[in-house]
This record gives sequence, C-alpha cells and structure tokens, in this order.
Amino acid sequence: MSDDRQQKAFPVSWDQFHRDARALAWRLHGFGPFQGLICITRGGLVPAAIVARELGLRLIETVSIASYHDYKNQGETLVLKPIAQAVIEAAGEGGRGLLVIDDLVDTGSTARQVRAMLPNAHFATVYAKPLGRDVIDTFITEVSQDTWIYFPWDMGLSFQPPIRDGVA
Ligand SMILES: O=P(O)(O)OC[C@H]1O[C@H](OP(=O)(O)OP(=O)(O)O)[C@H](O)[C@@H]1O
Ligand code: HPA
Ligand SMILES: [Mg+2]
Repeated sequence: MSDDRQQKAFPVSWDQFHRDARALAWRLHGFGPFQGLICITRGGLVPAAIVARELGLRLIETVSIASYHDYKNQGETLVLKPIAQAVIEAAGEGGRGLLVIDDLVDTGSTARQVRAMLPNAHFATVYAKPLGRDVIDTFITEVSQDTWIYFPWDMGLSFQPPIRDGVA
C-alpha cells in the first residue's frame, strides 16, 4: 500500500502493545492447546514472545517474509526463510494445531503466502485492516485501510509542536 493512501496515524506505545498482545493471548487460549507457534518475522517477533509466554508455548519456529522494503511502500513479497519441514511434519495435516503470529495484517498478502504453506493453522495478529482481515482467524483491534500503524520499536521520543501551531 503506498504512502498517499495512509493518511491517518495510529501510534502504539510499548505499554499499549503489551496489553493488546496479552489480550490476543487471552482470546487464543480458548482456541488451544497449540502444539507450536510459527512467528512471521520480523514484525511477529514481539507479539510471539508475549503470546508464547502467556500460553506456555516453547516450540517456536520462524518464517521470514518481507514485503515493505521501503517504509510504507509495498513491493514483492519475498520468503527469506521457509518453515522447517520437521515442524510442518510434526503438526497435524496442513499445519493443524499450529499457531501463526504476526504484528498486523494489512493487504493480507503476507498472511496469504503463509496460509498457502499451512492452510489449517490458526492465524492471529494484534492489529488488522479490512483488506486482510478475512485471512486471519483472530485479531484484537481493527483500523481503517488508510491508517498507518506506528509500532513502538519503530519510534523514538521527539519534540511535539503545540497544537495551536498546527501539525507539520
Ligand atoms: O498484509 P500485508 O500487506 O502483507 O502487510 C503486513 C506485513 O507487513 C509487515 O511486514 P514487513 O514486510 O514490513 O516486514 P517486517 O515484518 O520484517 O518489518 C508486517 O509485519 C506484516 O508482516
Ligand atoms: O500500518 C502498518 N504499520 C507498520 N508496518 C506495516 N506493514 C504493513 N502495514 C503496516
Ligand atoms: Mg512482517
């Protein structure tokens, strides 16, 4: 999704992210037990750590996918590291019993790519946008398609001009 279509900002603090990821774990608890967790890196690393801690999951695998190579601009979806065959074979048919975690679903292209690898796994993200929502089984908060979510690991503290001076 390109820059000019992402006009609204949804900044998320570490505290808010922790609460939302924990809320996701509460919701997922009702769908378990899961045999293992597949984390879509890199964005899924932080929520995966929180969910794994809450649900007591210790078998953790990664699938590395990059599609936003240049800030808000989406490019080709590249699988940089596939899911280990041993993990796929240890799960039920089509990944049944596995939990797949990412930070968010936007257009859904990343999640669709992983869904093709694990059609029966349970897919979960903390945040979702309408175009990708249907690929995900469980999420916590939906934002509009024209919103860009700013994660705490991408931000730093900076001076904010007073409201009366207008937004830069
Ligand atoms: O639904 P989509 O339109 O595919 O977008 C969602 C994906 O985009 C981001 O990953 P990104 O490609 O930026 O890589 P990263 O996780 O390494 O930051 C995010 O972490 C999701 O994985
Ligand atoms: O809204 C977003 N925020 C951060 N990363 C993203 N990758 C796709 N969409 C987003
Ligand atoms: Mg990602």
